[in-house]
Amino acid sequence: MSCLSQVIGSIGHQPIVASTISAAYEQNRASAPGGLCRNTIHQNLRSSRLCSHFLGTVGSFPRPTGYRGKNLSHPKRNIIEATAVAPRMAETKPVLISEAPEWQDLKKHVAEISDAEHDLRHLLVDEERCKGMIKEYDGIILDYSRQKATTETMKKLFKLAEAAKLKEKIDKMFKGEHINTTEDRAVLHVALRAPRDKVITSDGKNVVEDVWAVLDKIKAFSDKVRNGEWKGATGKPLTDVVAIGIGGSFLGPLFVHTALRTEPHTATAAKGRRLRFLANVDPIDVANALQGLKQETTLVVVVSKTFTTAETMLNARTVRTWLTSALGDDAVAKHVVAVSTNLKLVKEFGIDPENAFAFWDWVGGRYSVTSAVGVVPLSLQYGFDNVQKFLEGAWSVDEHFHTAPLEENLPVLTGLLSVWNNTFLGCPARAILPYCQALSKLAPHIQQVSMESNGKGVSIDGLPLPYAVGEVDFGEPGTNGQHSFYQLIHQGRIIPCDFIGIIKSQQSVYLKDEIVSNHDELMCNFFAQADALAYGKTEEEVRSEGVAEKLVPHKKFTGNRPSLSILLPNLTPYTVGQLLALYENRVATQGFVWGINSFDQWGVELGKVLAKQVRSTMNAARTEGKQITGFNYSTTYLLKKYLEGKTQLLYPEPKDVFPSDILASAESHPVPDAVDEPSN
Ligand SMILES: O=P(O)(O)OC[C@H]1O[C@](O)(CO)[C@@H](O)[C@@H]1O
Repeated sequence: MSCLSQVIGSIGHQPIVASTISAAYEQNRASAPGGLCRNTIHQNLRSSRLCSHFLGTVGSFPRPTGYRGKNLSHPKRNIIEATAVAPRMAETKPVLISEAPEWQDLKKHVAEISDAEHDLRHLLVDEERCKGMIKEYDGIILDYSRQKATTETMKKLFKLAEAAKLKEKIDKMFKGEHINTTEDRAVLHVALRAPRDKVITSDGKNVVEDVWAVLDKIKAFSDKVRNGEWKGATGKPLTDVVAIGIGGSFLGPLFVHTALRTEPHTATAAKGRRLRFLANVDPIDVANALQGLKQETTLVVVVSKTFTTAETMLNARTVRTWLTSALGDDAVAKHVVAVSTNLKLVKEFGIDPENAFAFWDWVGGRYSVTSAVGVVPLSLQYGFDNVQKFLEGAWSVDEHFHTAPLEENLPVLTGLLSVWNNTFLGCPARAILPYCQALSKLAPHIQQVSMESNGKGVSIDGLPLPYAVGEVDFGEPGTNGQHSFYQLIHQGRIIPCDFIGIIKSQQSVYLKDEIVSNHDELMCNFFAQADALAYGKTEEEVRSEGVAEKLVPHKKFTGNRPSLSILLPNLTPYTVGQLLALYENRVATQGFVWGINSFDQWGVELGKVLAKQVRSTMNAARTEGKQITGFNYSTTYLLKKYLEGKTQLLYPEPKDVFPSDILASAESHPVPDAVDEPSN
């Protein structure tokens, strides 16, 4: 309760003190599951209408000037005291974008385009329409002609974007305003890839200077490691890197690493080096990540924005034990570096802050791959110059996002179409289907970028949303996906698809007697699938093939299933950066239009808090023989069964933690670099 004795905001010049909201707080506390921390309760409270009233309007319609949303708590910090709130705040009532006439107009429009005349079979006949729906920017081709949309639909979507003040919101993001209001933070991942001479200020400071200071440090460090100047404890060069991190501190770097490891130029740059990722707290993942590695040639990068994430810290302690058990405690200085915003905790962990690479609270975890989070491990593997090209590609799309008109703006177009599909046409999912094996980790990365950003139930003002936001993202590279879940996409649910194709493959195979090259064969499927979904196959067409009548309904394809196609000239560091920024900015567009906060992630907290409760109960049961209490029947039963099955568990020696038969197996069977798959 102590946090409630603080001033937490104001209306006019009147401070809002604890007692103003204590009743609501108590009510939330009473309904919260046992053991919830005050931050979680505070979060519930903040989501209430009462709080949205205090916070003012920042969603679809203007919010009062002078707003400073400092009366906020953060899951990984203490509650921050309020400073000033705009005098006019009490007068401004939050309004949802769904109240706007432009929204209502689009709702009506759904019925207007639901007839057979607006079937994709018909829409695709109109060449003028199709021509207008193919856009190009800096080598990227976007074709959205297979969307269930007419020129009229697009006009209405642009009007909705205006009503939602999309352009202004994008501009505020680039200007470093604190648009992440529930955490009182700027959202400036775009500054991470800005050219050195660009000025982007947040809170009166040019953050680009700070970004480049860290980039210069990463370049110097990665050059030294790569050229062997930086040596391990036994004097050997460090050829292998294990990057420990989870969520945004893992998925983006893994996506980029997977995209670059088969590109000839970057593959050459990585020759003789290995990059592994350790994300899951499952000890099996430790075994995967360390398999075949030797302590004396391994560099560990602990990547955590907060440096408090339970999984990452346990994995970091585990791998530190692996290192020191072979090399002694002093080896940490040469074998462990960190990437974090929390340099204090880095130091407490025993890593010299000199060997730490910083980033800032205005970089969201899932938007952090272009910070040191990605740049450190990727530069170690591929060299800084290649990673710089990746940053340049991302910046190219960022600038386009910031400056291009809505009608030409690829992230805006794709974002608006996702709003259309998801909210208005009622499609709950989106399939991300790259026809490129090197993009096999794109969908897992975008799952976090999109679903952690837009998986929300309230508006940015805390109003419950009466409309659907946030799609379920999933995907696999073509053609693998075709032999897995495409059945559902063709004849089951309507799932808007993103087809991503590459003109010039990273790898070329063309067998003499084949009519097309291997990459051509892959791309034939890329072209065919989009049309198969759009056109389908009528009953008449099925019958005309002589199909038995009873099979006709089974072999019919309804068609009229939306997709969009993205064609990239090649897959290089630059275009990987472009693709990343296209998706990041698309997700932001969706959130801006929906009027939600795409930059916080309160929903991940509850599970973490409950896991903490289980952890202490498990420890007390094991070490003091205490009863399992405080859980429901089901959890108590399962916990008991689990503990009963592990009564022999002891604190083992490092040699037992890292069983030599698993981890050293690669010494007798070395894994060649070329087939050294990423472990995650
Ligand atoms: O980088 P950190 O602080 O270890 O956090 C890892 C991940 O945990 C989350 O906070 C929640 O799962 C993500 O947003 C983040 O990417």
